Amino acid sequence: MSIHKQETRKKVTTHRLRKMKENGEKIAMLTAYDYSMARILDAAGIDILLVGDSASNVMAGHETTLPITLDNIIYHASSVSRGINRSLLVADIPFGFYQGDSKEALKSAIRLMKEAGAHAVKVEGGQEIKESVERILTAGIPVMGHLGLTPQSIYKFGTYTVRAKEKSEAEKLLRDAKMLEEVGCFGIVLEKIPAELAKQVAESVSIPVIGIGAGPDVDGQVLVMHDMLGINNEFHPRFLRKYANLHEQITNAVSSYIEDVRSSSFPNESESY
Ligand SMILES: Nc1nc(=O)c2c([nH]1)NC[C@@H]1CN(c3ccc(C(=O)N[C@@H](CCC(=O)O)C(=O)O)cc3)CN21
Ligand SMILES: CC(C)C(=O)C(=O)O
Ligand SMILES: [Mg+2]
Repeated sequence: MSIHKQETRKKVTTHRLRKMKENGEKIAMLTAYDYSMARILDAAGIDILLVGDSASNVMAGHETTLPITLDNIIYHASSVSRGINRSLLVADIPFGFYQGDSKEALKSAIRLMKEAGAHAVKVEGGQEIKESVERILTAGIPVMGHLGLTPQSIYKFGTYTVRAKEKSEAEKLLRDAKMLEEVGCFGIVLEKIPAELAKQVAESVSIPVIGIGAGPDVDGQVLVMHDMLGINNEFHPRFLRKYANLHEQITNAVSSYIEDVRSSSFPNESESY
């Protein structure tokens, strides 16, 4: 391996991410839930792999992210951790495992680090979860915030519409972002908020701000892997760009296989012993 290759394959750290922001290098983040996909995304050069609680939707078929458990996330994250060499592995702490009890929050974060091999954890919310964030940070566990559309509180809002369009909400979001930076978070995800507000947040904090539906003027982007690969063909929010149509490709491949089995053209002689 050349020296240059080694350099580009250096492990991503929270420190490196902050440098990337300083240098204006954009950060590319995707979700991953299993070993095989994690290997591909890591080798392709993804900076951050997120074991998102969106596994509740895309892996388990639930309507929301609320039902997924910490044990479920640990299963997915430990699988992902065995597939990565370079990416920073961030795991969502799921609903019910950090809110309102900072000691439980720390226990959850420690389990993700110890049992799943996570490098950092992500939690949704601002002032409401400040104590939990602070306590996790005291253990030396890097924390990423998540503001704007926070799917774990969907029943409080009722819809997945764009957040912080009102001045008072926008002001709270900006305060929360500054608070998360101040207590020591290494980054913040902003989901589905006006691009102008996201820009303002990214300019107001020195930690990386990663957007999903937050416009171009942030420090990086994140998407759910199944959405951007077009595996899921029923989800098309405006912020989603599809880079493949795997739904169609998989359907075609499987149809061909079924046809070959039914017509006895698979397996042929060279595929037999
Ligand atoms: N597959 C998947 N992708 C995601 O991005 C994702 C999940 N699941 N699960 C957890 C959360 C939920 N997220 C969501 C959910 C819905 C919209 C959304 O825009 N929905 C509608 C609009 C709803 C409205 O305006 O009332 C849409 O246009 O599809 C966005 C993000 C993001 N996360
Ligand atoms: C959409 C991203 C940011 C997320 O939290 C998830 O996939 O769970
Ligand atoms: Mg999530």
